[in-house]
Amino acid sequence: MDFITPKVNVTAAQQDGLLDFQSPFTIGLSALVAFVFSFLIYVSSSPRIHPKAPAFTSDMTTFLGATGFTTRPWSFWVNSFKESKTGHFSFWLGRRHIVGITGHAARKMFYDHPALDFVSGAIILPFGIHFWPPIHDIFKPGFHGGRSNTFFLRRMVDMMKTEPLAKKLPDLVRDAREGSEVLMVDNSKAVIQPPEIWRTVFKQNVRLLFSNQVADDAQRFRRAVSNVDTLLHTVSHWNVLFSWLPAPSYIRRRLARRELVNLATEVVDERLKRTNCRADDPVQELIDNGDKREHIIEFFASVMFISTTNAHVIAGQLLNIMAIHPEWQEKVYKEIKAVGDAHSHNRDEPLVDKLAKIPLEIWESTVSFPTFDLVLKETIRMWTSFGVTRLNTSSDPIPIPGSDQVIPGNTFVIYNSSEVNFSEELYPNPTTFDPERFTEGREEFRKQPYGFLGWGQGKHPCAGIRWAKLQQITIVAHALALYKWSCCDENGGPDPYAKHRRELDSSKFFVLPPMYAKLEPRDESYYK
Ligand code: HEM
Repeated sequence: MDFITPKVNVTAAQQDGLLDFQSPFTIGLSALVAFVFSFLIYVSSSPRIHPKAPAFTSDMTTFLGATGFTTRPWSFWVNSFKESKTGHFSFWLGRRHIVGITGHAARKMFYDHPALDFVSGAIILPFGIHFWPPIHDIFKPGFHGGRSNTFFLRRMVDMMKTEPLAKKLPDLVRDAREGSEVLMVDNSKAVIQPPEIWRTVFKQNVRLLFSNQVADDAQRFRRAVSNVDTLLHTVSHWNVLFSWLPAPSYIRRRLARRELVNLATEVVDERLKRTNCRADDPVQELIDNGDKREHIIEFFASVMFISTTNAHVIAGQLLNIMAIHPEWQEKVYKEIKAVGDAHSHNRDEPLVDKLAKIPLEIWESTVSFPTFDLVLKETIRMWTSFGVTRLNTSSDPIPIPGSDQVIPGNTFVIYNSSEVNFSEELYPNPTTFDPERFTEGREEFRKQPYGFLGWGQGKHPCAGIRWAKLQQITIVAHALALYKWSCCDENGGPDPYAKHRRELDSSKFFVLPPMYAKLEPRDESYYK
């Protein structure tokens, strides 16, 4: 058989086989180059955007978009704001178009507009568990009337009504006490990091909103702690830019989330099988309601994280602040002691024992702990300063008040609450810890609508506020009843640089700056 050999010019390199287009190496290399090239074309070809969307900030990186949005949230915000003619601006996160708004009129619209959804907005945050699309049905409105209109909110709010709270109060108070007791097992461990208290916050949340069978089961509780820890403290910046990218932090978070679902499934299924005896906890309540198994599991897997997110930061910071500001610590301590003494018939018993006798209405009364209330407000003001996100779930553009610009349909919008929380006008000397700014006659934050954002505002204020306040006072009351707190370095020596620092440009919001506190038992005899 004759073959016709094509005439080709063979170079020396080809003869050596270096440019052999058939080799697996060359094919692989070409595929990689083609992939990278197509990827770059893909990410740099911007989708069409609404002509009235705010102009783009220049504080972005080629191909990636606004990396500063999560890695240096406040300076990114300030740069973009300064550059903008209207105060509002656009930016890219990968190929997602995002609108940033500033100023009080736009802020009010942001918090009040019914089409701006809270849960869908959270998918562009670098932490979290369940907000990966598709959004689960339990977070969709229409389940109920009023503000708590989703399955998730309705069920959660029911668990914080007076009856369940009063019934569980003794156990929740015991958690607060044990959580403080373990901070100092003996005098050799007198130096702690205040954020360690987060396990107590979490235990109380598990007890109130899930089950004693997890809170009191050491092995299950450890599992829950470890996975919620991963979700709260593993930050995935890359996924904010490219939601599909399997970055290691993203994989860790997905696995942690799956473990929480497994845990919830185990507990719920055990209960469904058990027909002869009823437990008295939220798992049983949801089963007795006739709620769908899948909804119940999703609820518990999610509520463990959601209830702990802000609460664990605030509890750690409150204790840190108590250590740094002895004058405020003593005022709060006196209040706690006065309330404890008033509810005990035995004036000689330790204050922690007296605290167990305080009824729910006294813990919750605004007149019981007025100084603590000021301290809590000021702590929250400083520590709820971050990028707040929403998604315009309608296809219609939403006009931005005071401008001719819009938030286009199906577009994410962001407001950075540091603009309010650290405003010189609303909070003079905003970096100074000054609870008195909330006393009558001052209250400078009232100069603007929605001048206090510590519990959110408008359509999506904090749904856990009742329990959150009760939780924080029970934890601080026990921490101060047992110990005098002072700040120190990691060896327990004096720390001349100790200062309450809120780093607005931190790339890891829930990973708190290192801080140490020294504990000194208030009542030595109690430890003998
Ligand atoms: C001191 C502790 C807490 C603080 C400072 C706090 C603060 C906030 C803030 C500022 C928002 C609004 C966020 C936004 O506008 O995007 C919010 C929303 C929310 N909080 Fe809290 N929170 C705390 C504790 C809790 C607890 C313990 C729970 C649950 C038991 C909870 C459940 C929620 C829920 C479900 C929402 C969203 C409401 C909705 O979807 O409409 N929070 N919280």
